Amino acid sequence: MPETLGTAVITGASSGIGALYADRLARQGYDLVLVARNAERLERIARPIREQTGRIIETVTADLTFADDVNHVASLIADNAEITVLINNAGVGATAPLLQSDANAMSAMIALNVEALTRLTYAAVPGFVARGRGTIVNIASIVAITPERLNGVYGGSKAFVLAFSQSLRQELEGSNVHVQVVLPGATATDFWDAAGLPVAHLPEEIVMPADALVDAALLGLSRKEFVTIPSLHDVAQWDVYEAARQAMAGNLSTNKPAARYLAG
Ligand SMILES: NC(=O)C1=CN([C@@H]2O[C@H](COP(=O)(O)OP(=O)(O)OC[C@H]3O[C@@H](n4cnc5c(N)ncnc54)[C@H](OP(=O)(O)O)[C@@H]3O)[C@@H](O)[C@H]2O)C=CC1
Ligand SMILES: N[C@@H](C=O)C(=O)O
Repeated sequence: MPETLGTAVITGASSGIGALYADRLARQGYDLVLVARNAERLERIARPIREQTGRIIETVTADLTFADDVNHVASLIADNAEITVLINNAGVGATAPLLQSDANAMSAMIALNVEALTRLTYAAVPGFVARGRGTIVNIASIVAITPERLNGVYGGSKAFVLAFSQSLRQELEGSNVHVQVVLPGATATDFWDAAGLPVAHLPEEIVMPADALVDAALLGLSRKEFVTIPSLHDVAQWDVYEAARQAMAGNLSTNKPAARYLAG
């Protein structure tokens, strides 16, 4: 068995993108802590990876919409100096228009996609900085920059993930703690059933297989990318978008209104 690269914590590892991160990171040489609600599905993912790689793979059953469960996972992370990677992947979406969606379900989505991700990042980062080593991967979505595409609360939650990651990356510069934010496009997972639109209803040409998504995201990580959008073929489009944002940044706060808002 190769020497461990440390332990990677992966939330939402019982299916889809998180389960594939588990497989790939174990093969790279990480021990794993896999987190999700469904203990049986978690163990079904963990067992073959354990057998095939010989890595230490723990499973933690937690509903990350519940504060007690989030606190439990946060403590596990904060107390374990072996942890070198946190993949904040657990998330749910919705395809119904936001005003036609159940407000409680929207709050639960925010609790998972935003609050849990934030709390677990707060649990991991101080140790990473103190030890001068660590990686945070936040799974956002292309809806972070196209919130009109699906449910607006989902888009807003992923816009948070992108903005939070942008700020975190800036604050951690020089600390040897790397931040990556991944913006998947439509990906073939159970996400779509849970979100209310089976993936088979999407045009085939816009849906990426989950293994291709995860392998591309990991290649981006190995290149120390900050933003990784596996399905965007012309990366110059992101570069132009980001350059426009940066160019505007210095002009957004001034001591008088713009001429168009001056009366007369
Ligand atoms: N599939 C897609 O098209 C896209 C997905 N994404 C993002 O990718 C991430 C992974 O989704 P994906 O793999 O596609 O979907 P899946 O539905 O396959 O996976 C979601 C994972 O999150 C876990 N999860 C859901 N609710 C909770 C909860 N309350 N507490 C703890 N874990 C929970 C699920 O496990 P369990 O049910 O056992 O708790 C499961 O392991 C999400 O953040 C999603 O927003 C982004 C863009 C596109
Ligand atoms: N990125 C997907 C969901 O989050 C999509 O918009 O297809």
